[in-house]
Amino acid sequence: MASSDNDIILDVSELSVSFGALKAVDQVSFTARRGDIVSLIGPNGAGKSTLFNLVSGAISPTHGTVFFNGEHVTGMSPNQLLHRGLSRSFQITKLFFELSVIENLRLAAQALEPARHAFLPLSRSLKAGRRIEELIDQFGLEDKVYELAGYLSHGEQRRLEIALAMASYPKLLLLDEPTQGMSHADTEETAKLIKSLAGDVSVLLVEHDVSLVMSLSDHVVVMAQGKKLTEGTPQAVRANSAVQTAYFGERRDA
Ligand SMILES: Nc1ncnc2c1ncn2[C@@H]1O[C@H](COP(=O)(O)OP(=O)(O)OP(=O)(O)O)[C@@H](O)[C@H]1O
Repeated sequence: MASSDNDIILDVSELSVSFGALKAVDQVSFTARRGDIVSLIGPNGAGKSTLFNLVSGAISPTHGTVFFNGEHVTGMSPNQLLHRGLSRSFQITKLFFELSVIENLRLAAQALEPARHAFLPLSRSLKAGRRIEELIDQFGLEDKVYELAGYLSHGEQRRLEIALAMASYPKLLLLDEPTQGMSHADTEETAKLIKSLAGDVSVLLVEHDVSLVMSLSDHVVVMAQGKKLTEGTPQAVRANSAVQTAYFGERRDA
């Protein structure tokens, strides 16, 4: 069984949920390998965000299973999943605009420590302090440490959100449209950053920017009308005529 395979970090099987009569996610199955970047794409209303919410524990499925890191986690809360190593951007700490970058990082890094540690000076919360230093270095935030999050550019704020999601040393990072609203340059920088994170962490990405998905992903899952249309490498998905018809609205032979 795939979920016992040590190479697989996430195993989603026949996952379904309905809103009234609408089958928003209908019998969708896919797996994500450790260290890979897996992307969910599809036209508007295809069910990507709903599937993402099912995996992150924000909503519960009516049918199907989710195995994470070999453990049956279907129906677990986002907090239970976070403690097992599945982290979603914005899950624990949204950005506090009136706090500095380092204070935002501190809140995220201390989320997994006992609640009483939240009031300790950082110098006495060694694990969190170490993690913050690593994140400042990894995300190139050295010059921004004491800047208020509200004064960062949009791109810097979105990357800080990813840093917060990384604070708990996740095994799987869920990112919902991480480059939404970004300039071309910021999108490229964020793509590089996500690529640099993969390997240590697996990434599940919902993203509308198809060229970004194609350049970034190891594996792409295509959804349409709640169902999985197909999955495969970016090259295979790009060449699939059903994808071109459903996703791009027309056949592209180029
Ligand atoms: N809470 C809800 N209640 C009722 N219907 C919902 C709810 N959430 C999503 N839907 C419906 O489920 C379908 C799938 O929505 P979903 O947001 O998952 O699609 P999506 O692929 O993420 O779309 P988009 O690319 O536009 O964000 C849509 O028809 C949507 O209107």
